[in-house]
Amino acid sequence: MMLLSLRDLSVTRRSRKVVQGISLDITPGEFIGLIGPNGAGKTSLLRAALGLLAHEGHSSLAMLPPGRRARMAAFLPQGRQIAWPVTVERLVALGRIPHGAAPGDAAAIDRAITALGLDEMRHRPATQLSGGEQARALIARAMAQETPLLVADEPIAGLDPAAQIAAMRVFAARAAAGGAVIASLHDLGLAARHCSRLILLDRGRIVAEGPPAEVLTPDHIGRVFGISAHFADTAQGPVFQPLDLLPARAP
Ligand SMILES: Nc1ncnc2c1ncn2[C@@H]1O[C@H](COP(=O)(O)OP(=O)(O)OP(=O)(O)O)[C@@H](O)[C@H]1O
Repeated sequence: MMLLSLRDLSVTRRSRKVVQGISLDITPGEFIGLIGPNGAGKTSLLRAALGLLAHEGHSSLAMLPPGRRARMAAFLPQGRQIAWPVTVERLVALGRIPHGAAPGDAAAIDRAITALGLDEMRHRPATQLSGGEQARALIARAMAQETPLLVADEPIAGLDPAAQIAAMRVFAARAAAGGAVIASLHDLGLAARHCSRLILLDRGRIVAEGPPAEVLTPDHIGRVFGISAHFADTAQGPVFQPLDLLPARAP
């Protein structure tokens, strides 16, 4: 079964192709980290796949009517401002709207609130939480949708280390339970440890994809990010640490 299938997907912005002919299949059980430098096209790719951005080529999700699409995929966008002074619990419950008033609603909301460590603040206005706490509440809202696919744009930016690891574990657990997650990430260390597959994007194209150890090679990291890094498979799992800028190469 395929949860998302992209064929030759392209996005043009200001007459420049910022996503260039991407083909990609996501199957149940995968936690995919979408990595690449600023401006590589990660957000554009995710939004086009969801049908939120004009594109050429084929996306299985973008083709679905809105109701079915909402039950198939939850989206956590990059801009994470909470505008309404609703409680955390109410905010998370809003994620259940595509399901109508389904019997499992309360349980799904509780599961998401607990998974993101929000039990103690569930009755506080979401607008009065810290930035990182608000980000966690929005992850909980996306998780509460319990869709087969979760599409998340930089979901762990601004979270403290414990909350980052907890969120990555929540995503990995969703994949292990038969769902799939695709998340754009800038923390390559966490991506290396928790994702089952990495997709390295550069100037709108896939430069490498596969298990983290195959993608985070010195050659790829040097060419795409212009940095050196240390990668090791340790008894505690894979460790990736960026080290330094590479000396500027002659044009
Ligand atoms: N609203 C827009 N109008 C025109 N061009 C845009 C717009 N948004 C993004 N772009 C351009 O599209 C390219 C890809 O941007 P995109 O936001 O997809 O990159 P990204 O990989 O998500 O970057 P980041 O890591 O900084 O979030 C960039 O060159 C950017 O300048």
